[in-house]
Amino acid sequence: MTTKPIPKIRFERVGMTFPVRAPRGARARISSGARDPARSPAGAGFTALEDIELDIADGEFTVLVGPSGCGKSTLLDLLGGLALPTSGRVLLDGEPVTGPGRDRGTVFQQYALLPWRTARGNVEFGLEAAGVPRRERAERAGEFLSLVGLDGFGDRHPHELSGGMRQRVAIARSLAYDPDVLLMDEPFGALDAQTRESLQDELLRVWQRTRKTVVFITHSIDEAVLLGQRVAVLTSRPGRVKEVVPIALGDGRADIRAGGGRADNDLAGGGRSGDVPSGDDRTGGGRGGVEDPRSTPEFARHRHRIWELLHDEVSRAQELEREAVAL
Ligand SMILES: Nc1ncnc2c1ncn2[C@@H]1O[C@H](COP(=O)(O)OP(=O)(O)OP(=O)(O)O)[C@@H](O)[C@H]1O
Repeated sequence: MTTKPIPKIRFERVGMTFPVRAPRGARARISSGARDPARSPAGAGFTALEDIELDIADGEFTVLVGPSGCGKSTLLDLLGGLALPTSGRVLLDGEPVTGPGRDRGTVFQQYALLPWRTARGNVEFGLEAAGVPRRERAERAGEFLSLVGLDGFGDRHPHELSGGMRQRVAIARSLAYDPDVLLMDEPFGALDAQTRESLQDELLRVWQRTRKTVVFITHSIDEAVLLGQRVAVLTSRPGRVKEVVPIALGDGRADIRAGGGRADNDLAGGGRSGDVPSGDDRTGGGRGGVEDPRSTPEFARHRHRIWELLHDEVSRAQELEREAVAL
C-alpha cells in the first residue's frame, strides 16, 4: 500500500475573521438585498477568509490570484506565521504554523531594504541575525547576489540601484538564509513592464536552480500563467478557493536555461536595447528562435480560463466595495 506524501504546505479549512468595530447603523447590505457575507450582523467581525483548502507540494510554484481585498495577503501572512487563523490550520511539513521562522522567506512589493547598507550588507543582514560567521556571510551574500544577476553590484547602496535591481537584492536576501518556502506578495507590482518581464525570467531561473516552494501573489493574469505551475483563483470576500488551474504551456520549463543574470537590463534610467524582449521564451533574452510562450494557444487558453474565473468575482468585489463606501 502506498501512503500519500505529506504536502509541503496544507491549508486545512482555514478561516480568518478580523475583529472590527460595527459601522454606525451597521447594515452591510449589497444591492441585491443580501447581506455582505463577510460582515457579521452585529459587525463584530470581518471574515476575510473562509474554508480555505489548498495543498502545495514541495518545490511547487503556486500563484494566488483574486479580486482586490479577497484575502491573498492575509493567506500569505498566515503561512508566514505573522497571524494565526481563527479557524482551521496552516500546516508546514505536517506541523501547524505557530509563528515566523527562517524556513520561510518573504518578498514584498516594496523592497524594504536598509538604505544605509550596501546590497551585500542587506543580503548579509538576515545572516547576521542568524549568527552566521562573517566569512560565510560574505560568501553567501556573494553567491546569492550572483544568483540574481547582481555580480559586481554588491557595494552599491539601494539609492544607486534601479527598482528591478533593488527587488533582486530583496530576493537574494530572502534566499540567502536558505528558506524552504519563498512567499512573494506582488513582488513585481511596482516595476515597469520590461523590468518586470526581466525579473519574471530571473525568478524562473532561480526557482529552477533552487527548487524552492514558491507561493506568489499577483494581480496580473499573464504573470500568473507565465510563472505558476498551478494558479489558485480566490473568490471575492470572504476569500475561498474557487478553482485551482494547472498550467501546462507545453514549452517545458525544464528547458529554462541556467544562464547568468541580466542586471544590466534594468539599470536605473534603463532604456537600453537589451531591455526589449526579443521574441524569446519565458526566460527573456538570449533564446533567439524560441517562441514567446505568451503567444502560444496554450497560454491564451489558460489566460482566458483564469479571466473567466476572475471576472464575476471582480464584479462582485466591486459591488461590495461600493456598498461599503455607501455605509
Ligand atoms: N488587520 C486587519 N484588520 C481588519 N481587517 C483586515 C486586516 N487585515 C486585512 N483586513 C481586511 O481583510 C480583507 C483582505 O485583505 P488582504 O490584504 O488580505 O486582501 P488582498 O486580496 O491581499 O488585497 P489586495 O489584492 O488589494 O492587496 C480586506 O478587506 C482587508 O481590509
